Amino acid sequence: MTILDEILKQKELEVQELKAIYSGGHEAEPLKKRPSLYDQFMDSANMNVIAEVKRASPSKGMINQDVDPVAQAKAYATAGAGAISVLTDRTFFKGSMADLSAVAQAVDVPLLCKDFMIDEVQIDAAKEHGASIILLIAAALPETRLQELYDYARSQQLDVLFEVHNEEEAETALRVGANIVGINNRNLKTFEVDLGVTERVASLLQQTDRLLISESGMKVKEDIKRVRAAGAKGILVGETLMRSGDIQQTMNQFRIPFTKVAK
Ligand SMILES: O=P(O)(O)OC[C@@H](O)[C@@H](O)c1c[nH]c2ccccc12
Repeated sequence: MTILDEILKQKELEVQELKAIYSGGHEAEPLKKRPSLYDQFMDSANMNVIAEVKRASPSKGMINQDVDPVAQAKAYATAGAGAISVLTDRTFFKGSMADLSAVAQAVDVPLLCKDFMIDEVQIDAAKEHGASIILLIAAALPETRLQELYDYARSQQLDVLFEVHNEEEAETALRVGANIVGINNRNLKTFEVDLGVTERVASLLQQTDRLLISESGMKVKEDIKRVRAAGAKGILVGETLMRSGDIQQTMNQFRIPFTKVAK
């Protein structure tokens, strides 16, 4: 069984719990209106960063378990992050929906609930905890289900980051009609990281109105130049920012302009 299979099995249990909570009806707090990730990133003169609050991961183990998610998110926003991602999976990434809520109250930028979505009830929960974007992972579900969850999230006025890892999944993204596609350089089954994934997969997804985000494994400015050259308008960075002693400086390094094409 791959780690992705294990995670998805755990999600089935969580969905049962969520459904039990939500079946009784509940009061939701009024939500902040956040700018659209799509509009903001498409218009930008510089590489945009989705900065991730990530305590731990199955591939790296502990990264920063005791991080204060609010302080971290505020530091990201101050440093110029275009959006913030909060890992909410508890079992494998040591995050929580409470982390998401707390961050939602503290910052006004677009906010991604980073989890493994397999059911509408998780999308409801993400929205209720303040997210304006959800993640859908092509490798996690059959295409019919991806389409249903995509359409559901959009009907709830959420942006969807549709994550792909190879050419076949890129074709799925095209059929689903995803306008924001995340190309994950890390294989969720083997954890192998290769920026060449962005280069290969992006070439299938080039279209002026599609927002391409390169995800995972970026450490230095050269990495960002490489994915920029492949057509990424945004990057999703977790570990490097979680370990950075100077978030502002790391962010400045990554927010390279699009106008200078010279490498
Ligand atoms: O910490 P990194 O290598 O910068 O990666 C961030 C992000 O891309 C990664 O956390 C991620 C991408 N897709 C995911 C799906 C589920 C969990 C986590 C992820």
